[in-house]
Amino acid sequence: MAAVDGGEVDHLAGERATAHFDVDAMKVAWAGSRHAVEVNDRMARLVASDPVFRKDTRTMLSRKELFKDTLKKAAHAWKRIVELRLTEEEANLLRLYVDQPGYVDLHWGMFVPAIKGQGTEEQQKKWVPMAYKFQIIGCYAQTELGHGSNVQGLETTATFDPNTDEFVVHSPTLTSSKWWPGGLGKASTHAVVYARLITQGKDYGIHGFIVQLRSLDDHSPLPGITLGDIGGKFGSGAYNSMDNGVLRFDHVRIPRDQMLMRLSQVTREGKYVHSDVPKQLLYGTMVYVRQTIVADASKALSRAVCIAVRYSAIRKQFGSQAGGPETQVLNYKTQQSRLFPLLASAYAYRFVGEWLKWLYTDVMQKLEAKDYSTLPEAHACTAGLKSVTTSATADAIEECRKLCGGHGYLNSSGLPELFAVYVPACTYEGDNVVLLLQVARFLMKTVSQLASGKQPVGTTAYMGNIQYLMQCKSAVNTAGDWLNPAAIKEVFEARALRMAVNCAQNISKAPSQEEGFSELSPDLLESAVAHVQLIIVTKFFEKLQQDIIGHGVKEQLQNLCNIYALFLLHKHLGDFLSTGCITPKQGALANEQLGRLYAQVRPNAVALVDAFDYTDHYLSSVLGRYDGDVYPALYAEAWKDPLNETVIPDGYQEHLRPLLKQQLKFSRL
Ligand SMILES: CCCCCCC/C=C/C(=O)SCCNC(=O)CCNC(=O)[C@H](O)C(C)(C)COP(=O)(O)OP(=O)(O)OC[C@H]1O[C@@H](n2cnc3c(N)ncnc32)[C@H](O)[C@@H]1OP(=O)(O)O
Ligand SMILES: Cc1cc2nc3c(=O)[nH]c(=O)nc-3n(C[C@H](O)[C@H](O)[C@H](O)COP(=O)(O)OP(=O)(O)OC[C@H]3O[C@@H](n4cnc5c(N)ncnc54)[C@H](O)[C@@H]3O)c2cc1C
Repeated sequence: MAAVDGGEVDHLAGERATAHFDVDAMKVAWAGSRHAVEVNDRMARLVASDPVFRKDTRTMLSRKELFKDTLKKAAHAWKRIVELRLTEEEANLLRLYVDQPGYVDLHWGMFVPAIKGQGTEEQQKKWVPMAYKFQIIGCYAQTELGHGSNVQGLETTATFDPNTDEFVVHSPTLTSSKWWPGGLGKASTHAVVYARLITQGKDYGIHGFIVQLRSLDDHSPLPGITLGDIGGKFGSGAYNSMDNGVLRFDHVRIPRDQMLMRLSQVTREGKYVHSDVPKQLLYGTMVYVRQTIVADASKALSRAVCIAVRYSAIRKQFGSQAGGPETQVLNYKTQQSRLFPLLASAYAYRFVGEWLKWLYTDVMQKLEAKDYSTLPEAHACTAGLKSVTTSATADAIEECRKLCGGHGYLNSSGLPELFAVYVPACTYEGDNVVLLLQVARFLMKTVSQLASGKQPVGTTAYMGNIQYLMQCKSAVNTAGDWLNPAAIKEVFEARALRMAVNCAQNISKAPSQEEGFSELSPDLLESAVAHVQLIIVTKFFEKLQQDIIGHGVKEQLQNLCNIYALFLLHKHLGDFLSTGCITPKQGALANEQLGRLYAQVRPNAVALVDAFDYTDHYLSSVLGRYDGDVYPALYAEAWKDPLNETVIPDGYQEHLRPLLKQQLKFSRL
């Protein structure tokens, strides 16, 4: 059964009947397993059927009402999780389908992982059970008013006092105020605070500390602590449900054992001891979250695409000269060429997200065994994929709004709120440009090591084929040749390598490596994007090598994979031409093949978004309704607006009536 919350008539039945594949099997391919489909479906329906989780009036609430509503939903979700004895997997999904940013995201998503990743076993035993039972609520307080990207530039200090065996946490300047942490403003009782560790008169740089902020009795701030919310944010509803906060410390004392001591320690005497591990493990929580953000990108993108595809199949404009039916806007080639690459991207990000999760788990296992060799690649992959997928998803949500015409601009389409909630993903957890420069740094290092004969591994293994990739020319002769995965992979590898080598050569001409890197940074960004796009394309092809079951499913995924790759080729044609990987004729053939692929997707489009298996509650869009009954829903929704509570608007007597009744005459009239 497809994901429909109610409704009798299926206006999209005709669209569903034209699909050439088994939608239930595609749901399995999308979700990862039959079990995943089942548990997703069960949790989504549990949320959809619970009146406390309604969100249809969310954009009309004031900030205070919205925040209180978020507290209510979080508490109710926790109650249901406990009552129903949900597993961790089920609980995470339930929270996801509640779909309202709130302090719990940071509590589970960053506070707990920071303690698990950077706390000793003893510290984990003490703090994690309290956090798991919600006896404490935590946030991740790293960013300050003056510094976010430059973590080494943070100013908050934690100075060890050997007389009392305590750290003194202090905000020495206005710019050292913690600024942005989600959940800090109003909800959290504790925070993992990042501060400069000072002991025996020496500054040892940034370390994490657990600091209690509010009383567990009455929630008031503890002595020496000033904190509050940083104010309203972009869009109505949206991320305003989150209490992003400001925090200042005035010589706040915490016991020594509240420094997270897995990576380094301060002894009772105040001696600093650094364990034999890379100091970058301090950034481990960010690597973990960036990996989850890639999976979330496919969720947000698929949601927007689902709305735009369904509505485009319902919406009709033009095409009828003699009273016949008008054309569904989905049949316009321009609509297809804007929409189907986004559909393909949603699938591409889903599969690369799956792979990234595997990579992260693998790296974690290696770290446990004290093998740190894959850490740089894990950093580059999480940073690069976070950056490319979130930037593309933010742009795609806005494109979906435009694809829905005027109605896409209504809050009831669900798209404005989705956009407003989503766009900060380009900034939080690392600004996307800053992260791409990290990828570029990794690529430049890899290129420089090629000269010394070091064989690159993992996602940079292709660079080892430098002799061939620097001079190869694509053999594509016909549009159909672009359906060969080897032909696509070759040009993506050649493009990425040539761009990286060009950058490295130009950097080497600069007076210093640092100056060269800075001067070339716009080119380095493009080089990093080319490398990351290659990863996404490659992982999609690798997915197709796996056992994919169900009638027609593999064929559909092959089409989407080819669309994703050829769309990128078309969009970045300049790169492929300027690096000499393809000729203008081959570029034109790729575009011709794209058009053919769009035609193959067209009859399957609605079924391909049905495979995301989203409930109407989760989509919260009158345009994306499963039953396609858009117009009555739009009409009914309008009457729910508070402006329509009265026929005569408030303010009529004071401002409209006098205007309409004025007796004054302008001399010119
Ligand atoms: C589920 C939750 C819901 C989501 C809600 C979202 C809530 C949002 C939360 C937040 O935003 S929390 C705050 C996030 N803040 C950031 O992401 C800050 C971004 N900045 C950084 O990550 C770093 O400061 C930097 C940009 C990487 C620079 O750091 P630094 O100056 O220390 O390093 P470099 O000199 O550039 O590099 C040194 C060396 O270290 C390597 N490296 C850097 N980062 C990592 C890492 N995370 N893991 C492993 N290695 C790392 C880097 O590649 C360099 O290596 P070498 O070249 O020297 O080999
Ligand atoms: C909704 C939201 C939630 C957040 N939640 C949290 C949280 O829970 N905890 C927390 O600690 N933080 C949080 N943050 C903060 C977030 O992590 C930072 O805002 C983010 O890392 C970007 O840093 P910044 O604000 O200092 O940007 P800046 O670095 O000041 O960026 C400004 C501009 O400068 C450019 N720039 C900066 N450095 C360079 C460079 N080296 N080269 C080229 N260009 C550069 C950037 O590309 C950008 O265009 C949150 C932020 C938001 C928006």
